[in-house]
Formats: sequence, structure tokens, C-alpha cells
Amino acid sequence: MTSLQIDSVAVRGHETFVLDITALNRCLVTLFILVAVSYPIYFLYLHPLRAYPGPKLSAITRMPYWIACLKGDQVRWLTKLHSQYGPVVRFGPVDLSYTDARAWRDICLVPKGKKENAKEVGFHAPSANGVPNIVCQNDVAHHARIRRALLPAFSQKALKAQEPLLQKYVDLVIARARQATELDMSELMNFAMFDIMADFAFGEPLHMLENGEYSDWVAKVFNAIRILPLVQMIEFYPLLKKTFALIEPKAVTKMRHDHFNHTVMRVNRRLNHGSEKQDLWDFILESETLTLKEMHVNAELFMAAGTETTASLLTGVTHYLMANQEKMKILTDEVRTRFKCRKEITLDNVAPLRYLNACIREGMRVYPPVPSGLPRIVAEGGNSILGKWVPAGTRVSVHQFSTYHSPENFRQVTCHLLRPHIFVYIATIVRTNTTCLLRDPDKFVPERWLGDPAYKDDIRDAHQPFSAGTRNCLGINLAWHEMRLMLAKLVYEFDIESDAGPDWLDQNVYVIWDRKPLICRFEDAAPRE
Ligand code: HEM
Repeated sequence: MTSLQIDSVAVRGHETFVLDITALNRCLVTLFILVAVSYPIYFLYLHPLRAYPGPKLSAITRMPYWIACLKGDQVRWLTKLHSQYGPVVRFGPVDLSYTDARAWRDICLVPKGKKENAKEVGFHAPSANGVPNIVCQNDVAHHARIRRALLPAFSQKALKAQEPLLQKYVDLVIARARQATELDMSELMNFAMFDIMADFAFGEPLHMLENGEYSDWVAKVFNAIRILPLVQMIEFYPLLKKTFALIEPKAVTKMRHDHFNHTVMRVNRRLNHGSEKQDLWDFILESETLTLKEMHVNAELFMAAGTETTASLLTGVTHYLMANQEKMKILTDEVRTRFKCRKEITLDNVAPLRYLNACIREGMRVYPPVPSGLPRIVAEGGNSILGKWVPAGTRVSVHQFSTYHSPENFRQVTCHLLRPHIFVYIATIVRTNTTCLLRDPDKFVPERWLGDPAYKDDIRDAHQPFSAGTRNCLGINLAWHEMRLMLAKLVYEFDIESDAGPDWLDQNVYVIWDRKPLICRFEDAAPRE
């Protein structure tokens, strides 16, 4: 025998054992090969999700997904997979992504007698004080308690009292736009939405619109967005998380804590000193059900959830309106005909403007502020999604961008009219050299929300930009007020133009859009009689 033999002798009774290293090595190698071969075989051919379509590599490992996320490519990658594999895609060993409207109900609503599909907490950045914010609170009773405490602050009545605050910041935007020949709409909307939320949540403005620059605190948020997928990846693998905790540079830990402490300081200041005007905290304190730590983490959440989302939508919808001047004209006419002077532009008066509402809705379809899917983990016992049983522990989500750009939901062709005459239809397109009969889901068409019969086949329920069920967006009312007021006032005051072409839309997503600058010119609107 050529191998090394160690005569490590153990005496047990009278027996002697000789440890053969070669044999041990062989065992380990065989075990490794067995695991390496059986792992993919199991996930490809035996796993309960084996019948779901998707790339073979993704059925074995989440790596392709992480690579797409780290490159900012997640939305492009999943949209491509959906167009290749259809309305359900297995994009990780235990990950399913949906674009079918019914999936909203099956994933986000709790079927009678069933458990709620829990939030995938690792998808969201962990809180600095270890207490979950409302988004990450997976205990149903605690989530309901927090939601009950926060809801009154976002009721229509409470928000009406915030109208002066909203008007003040929208007017500051108008003033800034009037001063400059050119401005980056993306930045302008960030300034406005962070200023509003800081004033609403802390009673302390950030003065970004006045100063024309990011405050340190907000700059840090935007500087950090590209590392969000990395944070998610670290959270996902417990071993990686432990290792990272050991090697995380002290400066990064400090930065995270400084950022959170900034929120803590502001909340404490508001709680200690009170506020002259009614704000969020009057309602929260009245409920007497939130702990101080919960107040801190949820205040931090408001600054993230209630700012970048509305700023994205307003930037995106402005881009689409500028690129579709005929739609911009309809909107401008609606606003300028309805209002004789700027004082008339109030929350109540903008709410019924049909075309304005349709533009915002369509903006949230073509450029959804939350573009990716928000994963839930299928509850114990499994659940049925689209009529198929999905085992417990599977991560499931509706991928917003793919859903809203799917021709299955937002139809490409009005087939019901044209199918019998398909040749006439093709001939018409060829003869007139036009694609006017095509319904392109990527096109910006506010009319689809206004009962235009050409879009009667749209599956409108597929569009849930604020999510669905008991955990949908708490700030819907506030978001709609902000978006309507800002857009109405901007188009009332200015003719807005930009040289940005369609490639402005080619943006990366790191959980949120990594928006490119959108340089706009704001020309004073012609005086009206
Ligand atoms: C266009 C703007 C907005 C969009 C598209 C949007 C979208 C969403 C979505 C999709 C969720 C579900 C998150 C999940 O399932 O993990 C959510 C939750 C939430 N949003 Fe918004 N949001 C917007 C504006 C706002 C605003 C202005 C606020 C105000 C602070 C806000 C506060 C919240 C809160 C507190 C939750 C958590 C609700 C819960 O878990 O019960 N959002 N939002």
C-alpha cells in the first residue's frame, strides 16, 4: 500500500483501530461528489417547483439573480425571463415571479383559515436598532397594532390639514423653476419630496429646495443606493452575514449608526418639544401603542418609503409627457381651462381632474416607482397561487415592471376586432406605414384609464403600484395629493421641455430606480385672459 497510514491507536477494550487517511479522503470526495450531483438533480427533477419554467441554472442557484441585482439589471433580467417563459418564472431554486393579475390576490391577501404569506425581511435593509418597522413586522397582531396607530395620520381629514405644508413646498419648486433656465427634474423632485416628508415627519424642514442642494443626510441615502443589492445578498446568506459582521469596516458601521441617530435625534426633539402645528406625531401619540423604538424605525421608514417613490413617479411622468407632446397638450388644456388663477389649485380642486389622474396612473404603469417584486414567503402548509399549490417556504412576488409591460395585461393588439380581418389589418399597416392599430404596452396612453374602448381588453387589476391587501401602502392618499398638486401646478405655470430622448428610460434598478438626471427647461406659460 502506497498510502500513508497513521498508526493512531485507540484502545477500546482490546481492539486497535488504524486510521487510513486515503480511505477517509475517498469517503469525503465521494460524499462531496454525491452532494454536488444530487443537489442539482434534486432541484431540477425532484423539487416540488420542478415543473415551473425558468432557466435551468436558476433552478439550482440564485447566483444569476444576484449578479443581475448587483449590476442594476434585475428589472431588465426578469422582464426578459417573463417574455421568454411566460407569466410565472422560477428565477431561483425556491423563487417564483408572477405577472398574472390574479397573483396579487393569491400572494397578498390572506385566504380564509390560512396564514399570511410573511414578508421576506432580508429584502429590506435591516433596522439599526433591531426593532422591525411596519414593513418588516411579520407578527400579524403587531403589524395591525402599528398600522392602526399610523393610519389616522394618513386619513383624508388629517392630510387636508397638511395642505398648507404641501402648497408651500410645491410653490418653492415653482419659484426655483422660475429662477433657473434649466433644472434637473430628478433632483428637483427629490428636494421637494424629502423637504415635505421631513417637515411632515419631524416638523423640521431640510431646506433643500431653498439651498438647491442635498442635505448631508439625504445625500448619504442616495450615495448608498447602489449597495442595496449587496446588503440584501449579505442578509440572505447567514454565514455571509456573520462573516461580514466581523469584517465590516468600522467607518461603514459608524455611518449606518450616524444616519439612524439623525432620525432618532429628530424624533426625540419633536417628542420633547411638541409642535405648533398639527403633525403626524399628534396622531401617533394619541394612540399610545407605539414604543419609542418603533417610533424611531418607522420615522426612518417614512423618509425612505414616502419620498423617493413620489419623486420617481413625478420625474418619470414628466419625461413621458414631454416625449408625448399631444398628451402634454391635453393635460395642459385640462388644467389651464379648469383654473383661472393659481390660488384655485387646491387639493380638493385637483382631485377630480380626469386626465391628470389618468396621466399619473399611466405613469405608475410605465414607470412604476417600485419596479421590482416585493417577495413574500409562502406560509406553513403551502398556498395555492393561480390554482397551483406552492410549497411553504417558496419566495413569491409579482414583478411590477414586467407585469405592467406585459402585452398579456396591457394588450398589444385589439384582437377581438381584428382577428377575422387579420390580412386587412396587416395590409392597412403596410399601406399607411403606421402602427396606429398596435397597442404597445410600453407606450404612454393615459386614455386606457378613461374608458377608451380600444383598451377595453386591458387587465387593469394587474396594476397595483401600491401593492394589495392588509400590507398595501399606507401613504396612498398622501402620495396622490402630492403627485396631483405638483403636476397640476407645474403644467399650469410652465411649458416644460427637455432634450432627453427615449434612452433616459434605460436606467438601472438597485431596488429603486437609479434615476438619470432629466434636464428640463421651464418656460413661463403664455398669459391667459
Ligand atoms: C407613488 C408613491 C408610492 C408608491 C408607489 C408606494 C408603494 C408602496 C408599496 C408597493 C408598498 C408595499 C411594500 C411591501 O409590501 O413591502 C408600500 C408600503 C408602504 N408605504 Fe408606500 N408608496 C408610495 C408612497 C408612500 C408615501 C408618500 C408614504 C408616506 C409615508 C408611504 C408609506 C408607506 C408605508 C408606511 C408602507 C408600509 C405599509 C405596511 O406595511 O402596512 N408610501 N408602499
